Amino acid sequence: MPVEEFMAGWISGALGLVLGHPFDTVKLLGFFKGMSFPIASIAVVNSVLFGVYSNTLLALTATSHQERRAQPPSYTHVFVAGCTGGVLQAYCLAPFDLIKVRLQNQTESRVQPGSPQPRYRGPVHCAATIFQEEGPRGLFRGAWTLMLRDTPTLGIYFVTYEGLCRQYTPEGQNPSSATVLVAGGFAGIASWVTATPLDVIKSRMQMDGLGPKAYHGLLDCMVSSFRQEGLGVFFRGLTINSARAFPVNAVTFLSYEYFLYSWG
Ligand SMILES: CN(C)C(=N)NCCC[C@H](N)C(=O)O
Repeated sequence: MPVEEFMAGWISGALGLVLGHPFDTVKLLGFFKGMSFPIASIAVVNSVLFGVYSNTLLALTATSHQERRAQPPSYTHVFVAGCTGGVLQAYCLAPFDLIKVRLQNQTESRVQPGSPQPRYRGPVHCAATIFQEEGPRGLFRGAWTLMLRDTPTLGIYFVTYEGLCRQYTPEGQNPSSATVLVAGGFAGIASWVTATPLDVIKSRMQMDGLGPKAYHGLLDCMVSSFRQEGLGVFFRGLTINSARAFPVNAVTFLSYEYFLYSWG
């Protein structure tokens, strides 16, 4: 199994993350001032995503990354490979994402005056507390919703990227850096626009482990959120997700292509 894609995915995920950090800091009200937790999580997850994507395409089309410009895979293959990467990345992401959501919500409630001391002292303490109080399965709370969110949206992510690259690149050639930046940026936006409704629901399900249960599953969470807050609830965070997605994914794809090209 070729491993360069995993390594390129790891480094490019970390670089994209550095760029997206100001947006994440705004989103999380300054809680994640340190970079080690996001780097440990996003870079690993990105490595799984790109590594699995490329190796699935290799299995489906018998072409390596370098051969795919001359023999481009069909969009169906790109979509299937993206979805496969999405399933596995969601599984790896689940515990990290849960910790992020729990810390984010505790930071929001801390802003109110007179609120009690935070429950979690940081990412490691948060993981240990969830493990003790909710068991190992507690760390995977919301994982199904995460998979539902990431499977089709990662398919859309790679199809958008490939489609835009092919549109603006002469046949058989490598896309220019400008094309990769724009295609990567729009791929990120397309994936977040489609992911945001389930992203909102996923975060609510992940918070549901604390205190009495508010929802009886995914569908119930969707229906009661819609009844209480209207359709707009499914688009909460869309603007900041999209604004963050463009630079993060432009840099992620540019560095990914660059590393594979120079190693290759
Ligand atoms: C759930 N969605 C929409 C995605 N995972 N999209 C792919 C972009 C990944 C990138 N690390 C980012 O955070 O934008």
